[in-house]
Amino acid sequence: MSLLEIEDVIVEYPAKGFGKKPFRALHGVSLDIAAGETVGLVGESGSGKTTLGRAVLGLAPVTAGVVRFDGRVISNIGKAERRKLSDDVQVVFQDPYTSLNPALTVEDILTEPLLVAGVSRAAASKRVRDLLDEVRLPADAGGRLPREFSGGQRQRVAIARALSRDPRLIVCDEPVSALDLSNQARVLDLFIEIQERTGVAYLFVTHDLSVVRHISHRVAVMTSGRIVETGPAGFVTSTPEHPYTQRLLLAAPVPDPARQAQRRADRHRLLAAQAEQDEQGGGSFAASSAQG
Ligand SMILES: Nc1ncnc2c1ncn2[C@@H]1O[C@H](COP(=O)(O)OP(=O)(O)OP(=O)(O)O)[C@@H](O)[C@H]1O
Repeated sequence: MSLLEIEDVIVEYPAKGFGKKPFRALHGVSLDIAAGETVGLVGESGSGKTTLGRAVLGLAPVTAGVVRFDGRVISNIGKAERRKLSDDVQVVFQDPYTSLNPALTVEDILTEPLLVAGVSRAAASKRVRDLLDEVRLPADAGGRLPREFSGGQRQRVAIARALSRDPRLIVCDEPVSALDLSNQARVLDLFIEIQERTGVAYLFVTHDLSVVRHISHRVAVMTSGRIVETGPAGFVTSTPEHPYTQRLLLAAPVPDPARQAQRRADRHRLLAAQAEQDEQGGGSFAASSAQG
């Protein structure tokens, strides 16, 4: 049995304005994540990646379909059950600048969820020291405010907070997108190291294929509220089957200008070939996207 099962999930955001229809952001999405697995969720802006992560967290309205965690239905559960679930399912958001309370010290940020869970103050203080060590922050970091840290360090605080109650799944929503490249690599390595030690699973939302290649066991590709391709990370990011993934891959920048020019040319050729196919009615990109 998978740790997380997302089955035919539809998410509709309420209509904005009288007489307007609700907006359907997910059109029946299914995805499983095993214990200890990282599934990278990629797709262009607006494809529905964050919405799927929020549906798992109970932050987006699941209009139809079901989300199960460890065999239990967790979509549309009440607040008390959702609070209990937060022992097992946690989140790290993109922006470490806004996801941490600026008025609290790191010690308070990390202690709070432990005290709420009924952990004694002495045990919580010990746990905070261990957490700082786990995310490679100095022991004296506890007495400082979030603004006294760099972006990468702040994201480490957010990761420590997510880890405080030993979750089995962390929804990571673009957790390295706000960081510079060297910090991105370090924080990604930290995620991998933590997984190796704890066996936590990640639903890793990102628009960046190089990030997804680095961290994921499996990749799911989203476009227009549908998953169009899933498979082992190595396959999907090197020999994608779906035309949308092929285009996404060729659109991803590479550092070498000669290779970049080659990719641009490949992308134009691919687009022309796909447009020709569409005109002939065979293997239509639009039709294959719509099938999900
Ligand atoms: N609260 C909301 N109310 C109405 N529509 C929303 C809401 N949140 C997201 N949407 C819409 O749902 C669609 C999917 O958005 P979502 O944020 O899930 O995409 P995404 O792939 O994560 O994009 P990005 O990479 O830019 O964050 C978009 O068209 C967006 O405008």
